[in-house]
Amino acid sequence: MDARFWHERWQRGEIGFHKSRANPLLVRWWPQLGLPSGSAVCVPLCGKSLDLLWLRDHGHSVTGIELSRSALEDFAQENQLALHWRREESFDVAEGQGLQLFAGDFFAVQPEHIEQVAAVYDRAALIALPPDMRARYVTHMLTILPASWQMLLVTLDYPQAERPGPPFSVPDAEVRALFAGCEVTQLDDQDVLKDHALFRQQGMTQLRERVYHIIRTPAA
Ligand SMILES: C[S@@+](CC[C@H](N)C(=O)[O-])C[C@H]1O[C@@H](n2cnc3c(N)ncnc32)[C@H](O)[C@@H]1O
Repeated sequence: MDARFWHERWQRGEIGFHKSRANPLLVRWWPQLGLPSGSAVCVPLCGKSLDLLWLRDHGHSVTGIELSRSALEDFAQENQLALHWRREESFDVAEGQGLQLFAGDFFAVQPEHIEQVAAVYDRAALIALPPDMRARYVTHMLTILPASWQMLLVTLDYPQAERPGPPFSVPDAEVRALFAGCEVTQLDDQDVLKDHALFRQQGMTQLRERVYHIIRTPAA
């Protein structure tokens, strides 16, 4: 899953992962984090997700990171946002209206880009990556985030042999192994196969969507 794969998907409009409203699991579970209003939130691999706006509208300053600059341009245009672009190191950054959107590679993000961040929202980011990249993604996250943070993580779990990713299956045991040393609480676990006709056509027999609250403290 290299950069070209994702750029081509955006160019061709093959973005079935994009939803036309805020994710109901974000709406349902975000309050669980109990974050003070004004806390900074990071959304890695954000695409043009409307979850960015939901988080901003719920009092957060939001930093998104997305490989595709055109996805971020679409996001600004489709939501009538007046964002100003500037260059910062290897990123083009769009800023304004409570949002800071980095166009570039998540693996190039440095601690100073997200130093105030109190929480991370991951929907379709971890599960967009193949196994070796998932480990790199979490390791990089642990390296760049401040000492204390929380995360709301949404995963899918299905028999991986039944279809290739993305989205990839990330079973419960893998989540716990990736975030070893953090406090990991499963908040939700639903059978969602009925909602995914294409996956059923592709031969998928089971599909579970899970939500995790992950907490990292300096002592952990
Ligand atoms: C499955 S999509 C999910 C987008 C968004 N989270 C959502 O819920 O709609 C994964 C996104 O990650 C982006 N991406 C993939 N690898 C990346 C990387 N290394 N750095 C930044 N973005 C990346 C892709 O361009 C794509 O928009």
